[in-house]
Formats: sequence, structure tokens, C-alpha cells
Amino acid sequence: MTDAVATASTNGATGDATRAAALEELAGIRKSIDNIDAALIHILAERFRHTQHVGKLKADAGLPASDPAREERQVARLRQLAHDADLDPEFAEKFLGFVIAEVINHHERIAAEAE
Ligand SMILES: C=C(O[C@@H]1C=C(C(=O)O)C=C[C@H]1O)C(=O)O
Repeated sequence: MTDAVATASTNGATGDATRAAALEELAGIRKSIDNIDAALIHILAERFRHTQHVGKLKADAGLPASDPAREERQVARLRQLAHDADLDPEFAEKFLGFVIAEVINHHERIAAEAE
């Protein structure tokens, strides 16, 4: 056996063990990711339950679907929270914007149905 072949076969055995350990660790981390994803869905569902309520209140009172001043305060607050939590503030703002845009669609639909 040449030195190169001996080294390769040792690396192969070590590689298999390293890969098996990595796969086990990966499976554990993915369990945590799945739990967090489930929590996010539940939190979002709860948020939309409340925003649907706001949509009905606004439609009944003839208030506009969107409130840009409130959104500005939310963006500033979430950007600061994201920064403090080592999360990209740009991402936090985009995520909030995505959610709020959907909420405003719901509110417009609720108002149209109330007409
Ligand atoms: C829920 C509201 O309606 C809209 C949606 C918002 C949200 O999803 O957080 C915030 C402001 C409004 O543009 C609200 O006015 O509070």
C-alpha cells in the first residue's frame, strides 16, 4: 500500500464517522428548526386573528384599512429589536412589511364586504 492510499483509506474511515456524527447533529438541529417553524405559524395565526378583529372594528367605524403612522412606529421598534437580537434589521423590516401588506388586503376585503 502506498502512503497516499493508506492516508486515503484512513481519511475514508474518519470521514464516515465524521459524516455520521454530523448527520446526527443535523437531525437534532432540524428538530429544533421544525419546532420554531411550528411556533412561528401559531404566532402568525394568533396575530392574524387579532388583525381580523381590527379589520372588522375599522370597517364598522369607517376607518381606513391602513395606518402608515402606526406602521412607521412598528418598523422603527422592530428594527431596534432586530438589531439588539443580532437579526438583520432590513430583513425584519421586509418581513413586517410582508405581513402588514397581507393584513391591509384582509382589511380592504372586510370593508368591501361590509358595503
Ligand atoms: C392592524 C392594523 O391595521 C394595519 C395593519 C397593521 C399591522 O399588521 O400591524 C398595522 C397598521 C395598519 O396599517 C392597525 O391599524 O393596528
